[in-house]
Amino acid sequence: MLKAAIIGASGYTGAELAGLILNHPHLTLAGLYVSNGSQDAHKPFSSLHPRWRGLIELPLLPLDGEAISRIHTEADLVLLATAHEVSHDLAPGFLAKGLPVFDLSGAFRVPGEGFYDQFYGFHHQHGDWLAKAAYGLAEWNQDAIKAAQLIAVPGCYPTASLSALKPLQQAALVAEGSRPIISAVSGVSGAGRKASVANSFCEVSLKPYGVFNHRHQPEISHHLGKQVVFQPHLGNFIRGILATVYVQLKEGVSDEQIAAAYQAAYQGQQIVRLAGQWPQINDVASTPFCDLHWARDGDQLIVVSAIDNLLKGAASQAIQCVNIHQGFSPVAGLIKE
Ligand SMILES: NC(=O)C1=CN([C@@H]2O[C@H](COP(=O)(O)OP(=O)(O)OC[C@H]3O[C@@H](n4cnc5c(N)ncnc54)[C@H](OP(=O)(O)O)[C@@H]3O)[C@@H](O)[C@H]2O)C=CC1
Ligand SMILES: CC(=O)N[C@@H](CCC(=O)OP(=O)(O)O)C(=O)O
Repeated sequence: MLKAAIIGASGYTGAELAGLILNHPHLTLAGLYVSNGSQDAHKPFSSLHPRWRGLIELPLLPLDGEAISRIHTEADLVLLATAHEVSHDLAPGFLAKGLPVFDLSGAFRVPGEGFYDQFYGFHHQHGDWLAKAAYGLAEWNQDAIKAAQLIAVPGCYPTASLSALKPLQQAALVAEGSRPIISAVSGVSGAGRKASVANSFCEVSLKPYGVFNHRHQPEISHHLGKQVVFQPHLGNFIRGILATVYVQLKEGVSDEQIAAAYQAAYQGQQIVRLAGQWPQINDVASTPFCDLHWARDGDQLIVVSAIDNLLKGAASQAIQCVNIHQGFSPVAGLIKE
């Protein structure tokens, strides 16, 4: 069994990681951590997340110097379920000790001068690790994930969007000069566990945000190799993302070519499912799956992609990455084999 330390374990994605590791055949928990000074330090994990009462009875430990030394000596790998700047600051220390790091934040996803200043509001100090990190889009980047010590697990919207678009881009079916348009709705857990008025029960409706300036637009464009238009919306449900993607096809592209592109990408993959009907959030919420379906009218294609933002959009994709990195079955601990 490999021992995994989770940092940010009281948060939504950290808690999902703990639950997945509990049921994983090759992983065990090396410790659950929150910030040094967290108001939740020393509380039992299950008092914050009673879903796991009687199942995960570990305390949330403050990440002080002693805890960091303990992780260095006792853990086999580190999962960072922390905010971007926290991951940016923490990852290099663990990497220097030789530990593999799987970061759920955006801190190491997109190389490029000035990118973090512009889209994340901080200056990136670890360009060497940024350049060496593998982008953890599990179905697409297996060799890099296997080889890298630092895996940057993609954002939730990029996972839904890239899963829909990459087969078309790889098969060169998208019209030159066009920009695919992604209109996506996320549940409120996408914003994390911290309370804010905008995310409170009485305030949440269905509304757009981040118009033309969301950081996932450049993340999607960079990893697709093509510019996209991306528009997120906040919906009044807890978990899940539904992304509707509008694509202008090259002239003369046939239905068979589209079907072949998706088959070539996902045949034999168990997590991304070619659904055969329009996906809905209820079909993927609390599961590791990404469901896809498409239809076309002339040169206009619509693809719909549905995931659970906390799982395929974060924690279960991180476990896919651990599995690939360690040479386990890519779906170990996620799907009964
Ligand atoms: N929610 C989602 O759907 C997705 C989230 N992500 C990314 O995953 C990361 C985690 O997100 P999410 O789980 O939603 O966030 P939450 O806000 O729910 O949880 C953040 C966690 O980090 C802990 N934390 C904060 N500061 C520190 C610190 N300095 N050292 C150690 N732990 C710290 C918090 O505990 P405390 O403050 O008490 O210390 C808490 O446990 C973020 O980078 C997010 O962008 C990615 C994809 C999807
Ligand atoms: C509903 C909501 O607020 N969603 C988050 C996306 C969460 C995510 O994917 O996290 P990363 O920042 O790690 O990419 C947002 O739009 O910022």
